Amino acid sequence: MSVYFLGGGNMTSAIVAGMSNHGGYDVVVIDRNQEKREHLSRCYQVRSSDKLPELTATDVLVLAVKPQDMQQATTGIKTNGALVLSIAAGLTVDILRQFLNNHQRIIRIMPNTPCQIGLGISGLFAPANIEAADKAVAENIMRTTGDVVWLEKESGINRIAGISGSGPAYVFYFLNALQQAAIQQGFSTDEAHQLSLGTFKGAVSLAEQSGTEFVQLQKNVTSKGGTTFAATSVFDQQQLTQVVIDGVAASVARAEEMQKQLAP
Ligand SMILES: NC(=O)C1=CN([C@@H]2O[C@H](COP(=O)(O)OP(=O)(O)OC[C@H]3O[C@@H](n4cnc5c(N)ncnc54)[C@H](OP(=O)(O)O)[C@@H]3O)[C@@H](O)[C@H]2O)C=CC1
Ligand SMILES: O=C(O)[C@@H]1CCC=N1
Repeated sequence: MSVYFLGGGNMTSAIVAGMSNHGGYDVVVIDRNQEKREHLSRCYQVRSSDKLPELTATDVLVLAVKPQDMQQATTGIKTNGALVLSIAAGLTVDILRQFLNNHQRIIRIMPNTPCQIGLGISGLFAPANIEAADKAVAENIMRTTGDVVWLEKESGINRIAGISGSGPAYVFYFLNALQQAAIQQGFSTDEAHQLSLGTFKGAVSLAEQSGTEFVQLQKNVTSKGGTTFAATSVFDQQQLTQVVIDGVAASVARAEEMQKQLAP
């Protein structure tokens, strides 16, 4: 089976990395940028081209350009019955059908960048007309990159984008904040990097391996009247939980806004 990626940027790179570890797929990346094509071919032994070839009904086409570039990038594409998977935020199946000359065989996917190391989590949505065999193709491709979650409603794609799609950026944001705090406490940049990353790795693995609720794990660190309580009291005063909730809501609202803006 040939899987064509239209757009060879960050997210394609992450998915192709996962796929290349599993084999069995003939992957071709289409990008207008020669450097990106060469990079992907070199790193993951995939074929690349600046032009999408003629598709057939047994091919898979993954739409992976920025939402704002999608209409232009899909202009003139003849899908010839191929299965189309779109990873773009804010572009509904209806919008994509309009871009693709009323093509019906479309599944939406919301992946995240940890797909690069097989630890991605992707939300998938298939409209009612999609057959089980096509859902299996999409799921099998994404399972090469990590876990998958099927979404019953298309609006779930916007909601999962705000959690796991954008989520790695939130984690990197907090890692960077902890690193900055460590530097302020007199550690070198390297030490601060090691301390913040090591703390995250240990805490995430502990949460995973113990299966204990996050709130209980936090309590286990927090001695009465001690240092952790002093820190988390500041987080509470600044309403950090509410800040995260508001950030996720802004992300979901942005996906909904993009849907309105990008509809032709
Ligand atoms: N990054 C992420 O974490 C996630 C991204 N997504 C979705 O994935 C999609 C891609 O995002 P991302 O990989 O970050 O974006 P990038 O900008 O990194 O990659 C898109 C690539 O497509 C190229 N491109 C644009 N138009 C064309 C065209 N007409 N023909 C050929 N190549 C073209 C771009 O070239 P150029 O650089 O010249 O513009 C760029 O190399 C988006 O729709 C986004 O919503 C979904 C989940 C997570
Ligand atoms: O920022 C974005 O719009 C994309 C979608 C989810 C993650 N990155």
